[in-house]
Amino acid sequence: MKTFAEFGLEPKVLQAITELGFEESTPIQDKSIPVAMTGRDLIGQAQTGTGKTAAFGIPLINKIPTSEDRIVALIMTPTRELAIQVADEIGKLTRYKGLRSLPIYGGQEIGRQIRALKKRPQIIIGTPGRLLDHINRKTIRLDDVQTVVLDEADEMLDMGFMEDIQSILKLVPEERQTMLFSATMPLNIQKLAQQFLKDPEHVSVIPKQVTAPSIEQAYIEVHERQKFEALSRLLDMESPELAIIFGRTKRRVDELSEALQKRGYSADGLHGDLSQNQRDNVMRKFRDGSIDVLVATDVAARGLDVSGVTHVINFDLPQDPESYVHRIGRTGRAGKEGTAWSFVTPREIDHLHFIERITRQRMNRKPLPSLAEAIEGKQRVTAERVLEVVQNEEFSEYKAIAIQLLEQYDSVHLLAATIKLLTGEKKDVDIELTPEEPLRAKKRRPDIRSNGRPFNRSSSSYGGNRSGGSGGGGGYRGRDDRRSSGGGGYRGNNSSGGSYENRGSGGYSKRSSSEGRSSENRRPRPSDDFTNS
Ligand SMILES: Nc1ncnc2c1ncn2[C@@H]1O[C@H](COP(=O)(O)OP(=O)(O)OP(=O)(O)O)[C@@H](O)[C@H]1O
Ligand SMILES: [Mg+2]
Repeated sequence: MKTFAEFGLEPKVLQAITELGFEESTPIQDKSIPVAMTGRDLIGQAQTGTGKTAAFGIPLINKIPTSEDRIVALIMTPTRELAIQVADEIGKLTRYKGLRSLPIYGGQEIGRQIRALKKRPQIIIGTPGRLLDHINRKTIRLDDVQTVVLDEADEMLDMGFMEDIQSILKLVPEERQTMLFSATMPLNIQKLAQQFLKDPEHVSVIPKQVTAPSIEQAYIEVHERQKFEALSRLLDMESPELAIIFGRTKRRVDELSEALQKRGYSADGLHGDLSQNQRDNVMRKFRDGSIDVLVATDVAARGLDVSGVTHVINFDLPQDPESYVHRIGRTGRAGKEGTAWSFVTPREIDHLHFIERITRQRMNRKPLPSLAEAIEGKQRVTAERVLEVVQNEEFSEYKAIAIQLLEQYDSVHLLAATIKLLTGEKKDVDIELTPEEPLRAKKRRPDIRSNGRPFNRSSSSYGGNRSGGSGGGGGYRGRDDRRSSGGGGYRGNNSSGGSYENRGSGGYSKRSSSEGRSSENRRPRPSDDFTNS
């Protein structure tokens, strides 16, 4: 691990990094930044939450001269939320250098984006559909782009963006630097990389398991109809600081977030059918803590970085192991602890084992939390709240009544009654969710993992297997950098139908974007009912 000063970055970039509180580089940054600074193409792979954004963001920002007034860097992300988040981080990194960066994504009023483009940003962070829309309108020109980054490239392909990405990349000058980053590297990336990257350096930090070791993983076997009860008990027992609950479909997310609200939890839902305003609102509330449970489809599975997410709950198991890795990677980020729970119906046990095999990580089987555990959990939280007031707040105005009450009643009685009152009974409302079909177990496609190794190699210029991360430091615990064939390159066959928002089936894509519908001359995507980007 290095300090950032050792990379020979511009002082203003360094200053911004310091301000962000980054003390040491993470292993993927350690390896990527020097390579990227030489201008070489790069394929970067590292676990979720290990700082890939800065790994490409820092060298990208470093090389752009402040005097530049053309679009010289383009970052593509699969979802709108991710575009906003990456733009935010890039914005922070360029604070002192004073570069201009702009997120460009579907759902936002295009006129507003056009006005912002007139301020001549040097860095554009966008989702492919809307980018193409601007390109067609000639409001964005890519003739001067020198650096392209594909973040979560595999996801963009799964979402049906292959053609869009190809069209975009063909418009970027050949003499450019292209960087591709992801936590997992399935094979379809290979095709894209071969087509668009020149002699890329593979930079990977892949431990034996693809999931971060800071995430504790558990599952509970439940029947479909018990799931909601299990969830509310689990939430009560664990009392997460912030939790993300993944549901399989948009309907599921709607029903579940509504049900949680009815039961008194501070929850809201996020999926691709909501308006961009609604999506932004929900994310803002979740980021600032005014809701503490985010219920989402896989639209929130990728790349999202919200600090304080202590729990990820798979209310429905994800379709494939890759999605599992990304979902649970929303917790346990930047070396913090996190817990991931998955609900598994009896018929899905095989599917769970399949996920375990591919991720090379066992999940601990846990019993359904009992009512007693749930109540105890809630009481504990209330007691903590009371103690917090005792220790940190002024309450002398309440003392007179306390003394009065204590003259008549026993203190234990009084306190117990107060805690009962504060804990609040769960509102007794009937909850009924539309059941989801169980996922069927899948066979692993043998060609994928056995051959899917090229992206897992450490780059030869680093001596092949140089360890950059074992032990971890600076808040990044227990990462590991062994070369492994188990890092990625998997993709489950998709056997289930239904209106999944999240996964394309096998090779074809079910996901697409509704952005850019306004542009007449675009071909419709395979399915237009997804609005992820
Ligand atoms: N060197 C560093 N030191 C401390 N924190 C860091 C460092 N680099 C990045 N971070 C923080 O770590 C968090 C995760 O970073 P980031 O979102 O880039 O992860 P990622 O590897 O892209 O994850 P994912 O695979 O989920 O997209 C962010 O909050 C980021 O600010
Ligand atoms: Mg990321």
